[in-house]
Amino acid sequence: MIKVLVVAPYQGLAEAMKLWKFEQDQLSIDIHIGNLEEGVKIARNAESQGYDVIISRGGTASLIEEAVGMPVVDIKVTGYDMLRVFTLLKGMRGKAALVGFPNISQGASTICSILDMDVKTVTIQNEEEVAGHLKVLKQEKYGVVIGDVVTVQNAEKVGLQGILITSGKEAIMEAFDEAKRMHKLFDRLHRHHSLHAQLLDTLPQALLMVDANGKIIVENKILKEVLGAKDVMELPMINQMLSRVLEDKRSQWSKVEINHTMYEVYGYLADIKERIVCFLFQKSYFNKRVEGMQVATHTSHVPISGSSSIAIQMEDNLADYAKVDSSIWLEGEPGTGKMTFARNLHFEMFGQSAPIVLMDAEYLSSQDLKILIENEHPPLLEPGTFVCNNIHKLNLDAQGLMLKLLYRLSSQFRIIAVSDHSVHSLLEQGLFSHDLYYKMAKLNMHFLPLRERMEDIQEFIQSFITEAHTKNGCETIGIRPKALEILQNYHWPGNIDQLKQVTEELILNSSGYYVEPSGAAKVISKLKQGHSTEEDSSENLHIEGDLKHMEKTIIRKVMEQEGMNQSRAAKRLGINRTTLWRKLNS
Ligand SMILES: Nc1ncnc2c1ncn2[C@@H]1O[C@H](COP(=O)(O)OP(=O)(O)OP(=O)(O)O)[C@@H](O)[C@H]1O
Repeated sequence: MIKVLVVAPYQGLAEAMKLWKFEQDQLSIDIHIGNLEEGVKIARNAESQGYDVIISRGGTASLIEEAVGMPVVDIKVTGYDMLRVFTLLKGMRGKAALVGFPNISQGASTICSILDMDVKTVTIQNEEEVAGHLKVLKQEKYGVVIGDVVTVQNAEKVGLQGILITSGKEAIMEAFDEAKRMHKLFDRLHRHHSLHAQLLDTLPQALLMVDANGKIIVENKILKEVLGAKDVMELPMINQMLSRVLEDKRSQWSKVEINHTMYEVYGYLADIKERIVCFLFQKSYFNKRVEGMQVATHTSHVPISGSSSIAIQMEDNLADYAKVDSSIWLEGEPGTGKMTFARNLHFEMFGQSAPIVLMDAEYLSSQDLKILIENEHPPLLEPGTFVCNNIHKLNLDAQGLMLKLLYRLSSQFRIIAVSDHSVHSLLEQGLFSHDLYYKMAKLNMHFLPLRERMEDIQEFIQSFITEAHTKNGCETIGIRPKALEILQNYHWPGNIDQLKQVTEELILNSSGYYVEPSGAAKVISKLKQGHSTEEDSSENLHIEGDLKHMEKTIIRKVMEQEGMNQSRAAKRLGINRTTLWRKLNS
């Protein structure tokens, strides 16, 4: 049985429906009287009372439809209803008019012309207009007005005779049939909907779908469990990702901590036309705090400075290697730009839409590797890049474990190994596993020291000056040729990294727009003596900017004074090497 609630805007309709309801075998019908808001009040409780369909008429039906989430059938004004009322009018004296919504007025004018009757038709768009029109009709000496319940009620108030267009048997029967059809359709849709909802609940990931305004369209059971009492739209990361996905029209990756658990979130445009974004949440594989490991959400592209043949070759390699997903081994002295290249390669392949996992083997224990290997979560929702810096520092036991980890990760990650030690000598001495090397070095790239590409120094300095402009708003705009010459004559054991630090120091110490030869000579002579200029003039240490910037300045000075040796720098700073590593990479 289909449970039907009839909300009749006027008594006569209720009576007529009572008359015909017994002919309906599939319907169980309850009838209540209520016009407009009063009718909405009655309808509001219908859903909780187990009704399947509501039947009402005209303005009341429209209001109910807006207020409830269930099917509403509008009893249409039929030609028969019109005919009846116009026939009634024939026996009456005085000028007649019809005031009604378009559904009534359009049909009425057709019937008037067929019957050759002179009835003025006034079309209204909302009920507030009725009173005004009736006053005008009264002034124009009209006597009778035909219309819906609102028209008739208002007619009485201005002293006009109102005739209601009532619904006859045909309209009522049609409404009952429509209720059956609608119920059938809704039932089918409802079954489909609950099937989809069940399906979403069986997904292993938490799922959220939102529109461009951040209105939630779907959230599955797991997401509700993950969030507990939290509102997902209050997570700032979701709103940021939503804008990024809609702007870039590209999938985005991010991570978020919810109730002390780290989740990775993958967001993509599920419906381009409707601008609906879907988010998948998965417990992060890299959730456990593993020493020397970072998962970065945002990598930015560092332009490869230099115009030497080496720099050009590097650019070409970057473009070529981004097209394949083979593992790659980057080797070269410290500070030659290996990690920068690794980050650029990741950016070239994925933009900002995928995670980059940065590991430093120097701080990685066998225990850490075991934690990762035994982690039961699947590694990632999306492909990404796995970079292991200082790979040569793994002992043989850890190398075996790393190989196991890579077997697990390599289907989803681009593997990059970074080393500042010649792996060939380690392989020859039996200190490095051949299996691990071949797993990580399908491609190979050697980074030349800065002293072998001195022609790039000028460009590097210029790019560091530009960077300092953006970061610290410094005034320096260039370097005098003589000063450059002095720098080009130094052998740069710490390579690009050292050049960058020296440039920053020169910028801080220079008072004019250009780095002068005197400043350059001073720095280089100190470097040759094995000191930094800051060492004996600590008052020169320009500690400016926010706390983070000050911290970085201090760390850099200490690193420089300790010949770029991280262990010694960490010891002097009173922090452990992992913390130093994190701070250097933040
Ligand atoms: N081509 C380049 N253009 C501009 N800056 C660069 C370039 N290559 C490296 N740098 C800068 O030089 C510094 C050192 O680079 P990077 O950390 O990539 O070297 P690395 O070889 O990985 O060093 P390490 O072996 O010590 O880890 C970074 O601050 C980086 O921004």
